[in-house]
Parts: sequence; C-alpha cells; structure tokens
Amino acid sequence: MIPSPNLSLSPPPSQSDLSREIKKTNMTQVANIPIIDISDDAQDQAQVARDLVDAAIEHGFIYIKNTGNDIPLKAIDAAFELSKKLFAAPLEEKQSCAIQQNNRGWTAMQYETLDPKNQKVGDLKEAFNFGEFINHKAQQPLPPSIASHESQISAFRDLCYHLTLKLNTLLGIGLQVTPPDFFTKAHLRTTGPSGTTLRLLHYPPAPTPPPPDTMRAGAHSDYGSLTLLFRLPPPNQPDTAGAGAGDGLEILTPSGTWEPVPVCPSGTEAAEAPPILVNVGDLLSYWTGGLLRSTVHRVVFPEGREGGGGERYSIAYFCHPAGGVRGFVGREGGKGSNGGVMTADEHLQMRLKASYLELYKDED
Ligand SMILES: O=C(O)CCC(=O)C(=O)O
Ligand SMILES: [Fe+2]
Repeated sequence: MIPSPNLSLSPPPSQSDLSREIKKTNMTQVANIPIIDISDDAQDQAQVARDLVDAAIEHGFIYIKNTGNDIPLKAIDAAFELSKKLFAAPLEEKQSCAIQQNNRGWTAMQYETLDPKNQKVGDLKEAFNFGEFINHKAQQPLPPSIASHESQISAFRDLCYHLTLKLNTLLGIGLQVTPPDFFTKAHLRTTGPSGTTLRLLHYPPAPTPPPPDTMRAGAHSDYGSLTLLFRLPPPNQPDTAGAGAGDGLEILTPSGTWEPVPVCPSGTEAAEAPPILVNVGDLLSYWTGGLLRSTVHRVVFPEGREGGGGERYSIAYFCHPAGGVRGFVGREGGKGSNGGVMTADEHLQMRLKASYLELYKDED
C-alpha cells in the first residue's frame, strides 16, 4: 500500500529574504538546516516528529543532535579509525575487494562519477561499501587489514539501522501516513534483504590548485530513503561561517545557489561531537509525492578556503527499504518490471548503472 501523506502540510516560514541578503554581503551563506534532538524520550514525540517533517520538507537535510544516546560517540570515533586503517592498506589488498554489481566492496579513486552528465572525470575519492551482514558476518570479502574488525563493523551498522528505524517511525507519525508505521515496516530486516549500505569515504588532500573540472563528489541526490552522514571537523578551523565555511559539502538551494553545510553548525561548537547529518533520499521523496525533498548535494574542493583542503574522511549509511518493496517512479523515467513502478532494488540498479560506467560497460 502506498501511503498518502497529508499534503496540506505547509512548509514553515523561511528566514526573511532581507536577513539572507545581509548575510550574503558579509560572508558565505551557510545552509540554515535545523538541529533536532530525537534522543530525549521525555520530549513530546509528536512535536519532534513534526519538526523532522518540516525540516525534511524545507531542506531535505536535518542535523540530529549527537548526544551519544543513539550511537555512542566512541563507536563513531572507532569507525573513523577503522576507515583510516582500511584506506592506508596496500593497493592490492583493496583491489582484491573491488566493487561488484552487488554494490559491495572498494571503489578506486575516480571510479565513480556521481554527476555523469556534467563531470568529465570521476570523483576524486575512494570508498568502501559494506552491504548487509548475516549473523554479524559480512557477505563479501573484507581486506585483511580490517578483517578482525568484522563484529565492530556489524555493530556499527546495527546502530545506524536502529537510528534510521527511529527516524522512519517519526517521519511516519509526522506525515500522518496510514498506517503510521508504514515506512518502519518497509525497512525492517524481517521484511527482506535490502540495498542498505554502510560506506566509508576517503578524499585525498586537495592538490593546489585543484584540477579543473574535478569534483570530490559530483552533484547528486541519494538513491535510498534516508542517509546518515558522519563527518570530522576540518582541523584548525572553525567551519561555521565566513569564506572557509564547511568541509566542502554543499547543498543546492531552490534558488539554484550552492550553500556550504558546516560540520559543526552554529550553536554546536562546544558539543562533544558534531551532529549527525540526515538527508532524505530519492525513494522517500518519491513515496511522499515529492513532499519530502531529496536535495541535490556535492563535495567541492575548498577553493579560496583556508581549511578543509586536506585529507577528508566521511562515513555514510544509506538506508534502503527491503529490495522487493514496490512503489517507486523515478524522475529519470526508469521502468520497473511491472510497468512504470519500480521496486527499491530495480531503482537502485538503475542508479548504480548511471554512476559506475566501467562496472556496467558490457551491458546495454
Ligand atoms: O562525503 C560526504 O560528505 C558526502 C558523500 C555523499 O554525498 C555520498 O556519498 O552520497
Ligand atoms: Fe550523497
């Protein structure tokens, strides 16, 4: 059953144009994404749900206060340590786990092109995708340098899984879908295997000057329903405002401008850990008739910025509904096996084919 979100929901009033203009003349306008605390069960959950939905409608991006209640801060630190270890491993080790059409494994520098229509060369990044685990065991080869951390990776995936279930539940409540747990059920592991992927990303230090026509990650929207993004603050640099704002991640605004998304937005500078960034992906946007916005984003070289040009690590958790769930009509016009409506898996395959030209070169 396809949910029918309450389309009479109207976006919250946006910041006045005047204040935007004033800010623009003084400094880089950073994205005005709200910070929401979903970790405090004593809060009015209906209100938290409405706040989440409002942010998902207006921005498609939401900062989740990182209190450590949902994902212990130590687990995030340990995941970054693991990522550094993995990417520092010898090339042959990573090559032995090269990405397959099941979207699992290592993608070399410039192997993926997230914006194939506009990019002349692939993204200047490498990544490692972990697909679903079964009984805490990876269903794919792991590089020897991190093989002993299999249970740690599985546990981190589980923490992300539970956080996305919580977010899906709140979005269902906030949108008043019928039944309210519609999104949650579609994402339960018991509903079936899914394309959900934990992805470690490594961007090498930016060359000076950055190569022309090259992006760290080309402009794209995410393929799944929700994405969690963990980032590290750029060293030695406040990233909240000014010419050096952000770590290179930018979102496309409805007016067509790019706005940096700081790792530590204003008000969180003193927090023990940066907030977790959540964004709506294409599937959740299609499911809600476009009400929730799947915002286009990219990672640029920090041109003219003092910090952020060094090596960069991030961790993304792409949450997908069970692969057999139907109901997706892509704006790309892809056709599913039963006419115009795709399953979650069919949609994922369509998107992977567009960004991994080499991996699918032998197919039509
Ligand atoms: O590395 C980042 O900050 C963002 C990466 C991203 O958008 C993606 O992998 O989909
Ligand atoms: Fe993305």
